[in-house]
Amino acid sequence: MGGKEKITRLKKPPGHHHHDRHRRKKHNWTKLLQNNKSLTVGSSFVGVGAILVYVYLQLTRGQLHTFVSALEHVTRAVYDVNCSKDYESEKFIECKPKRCARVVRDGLISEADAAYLLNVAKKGLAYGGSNGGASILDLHSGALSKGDIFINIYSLLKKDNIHLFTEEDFMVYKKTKDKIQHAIAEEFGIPINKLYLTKPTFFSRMNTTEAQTIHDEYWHAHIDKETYGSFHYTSLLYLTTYGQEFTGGRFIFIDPDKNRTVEPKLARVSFFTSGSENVHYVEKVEDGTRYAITISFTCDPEQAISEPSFS
Ligand SMILES: O=C(O)CCC(=O)C(=O)O
Ligand SMILES: [Fe+2]
Repeated sequence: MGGKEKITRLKKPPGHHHHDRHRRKKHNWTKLLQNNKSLTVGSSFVGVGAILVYVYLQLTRGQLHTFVSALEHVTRAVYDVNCSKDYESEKFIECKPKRCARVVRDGLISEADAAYLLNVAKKGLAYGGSNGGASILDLHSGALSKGDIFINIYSLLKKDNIHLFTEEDFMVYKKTKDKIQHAIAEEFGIPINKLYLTKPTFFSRMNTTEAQTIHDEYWHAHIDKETYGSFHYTSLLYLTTYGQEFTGGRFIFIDPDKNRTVEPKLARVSFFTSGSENVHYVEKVEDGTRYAITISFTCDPEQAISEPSFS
């Protein structure tokens, strides 16, 4: 059949190919429908199956499913996702995600260290604070939300000769960051010297105050790799607990079937690959104040930042 048709097609003048192909296709379909009943029944099943999947996705889309609750303790909870194509054109072979996932780990960081870092966050943020509901403090760059802008906390402290952060503050911060970096390297099979800390890496404070600038609007769905550019792996260390210090403020992954939440909890670490396989947002805080640290890692040595240090 194929051979015969090929000859026919070759005889046609140019310009008629498209029409001819269309006609052939129609003919084949007719033939299929007429001569192959079982195939027709089979494709109907596939069709009905596809419709059912579609209807299911429509019905469940946006529904919240608790991936990890604040009431439980998880040594290591893993949810694997198919990697997006976001890493395809990149080099960094030893570091870029071969496997994509979301991982939650309690117990990696001690509650004592998390509570210690909460105090570091509070004492730094006391020198600034946004007019809206979200404030950040970046110990690497010194960026601190103040009013509707950002100031540099190190310049401010130096000007007034204030010794706010201690050597221990930086030590606990570095120790914590190192533990998370090792956990990510281990989880994704990356040589530790190929994974770099990148910016922004910052403390965050969120409350119910109405947003004043775009920087206060933390609840928009986003992809970290797009929003921040350099990220390959995002980690979050929570410094307060959902249902205790605040309500609302859950972390939400958006998936085609439904959304999956991570409930923040003191000392809980959540980390994930930063591409479009992990679209997410933070639900608006409904009550109280939520504190966290976003610690980000890159595979690109040119995007690496150095540790903040006591000076
Ligand atoms: O604080 C969180 O839970 C997540 C914040 C976030 O999505 C981000 O910093 O990109
Ligand atoms: Fe994010």
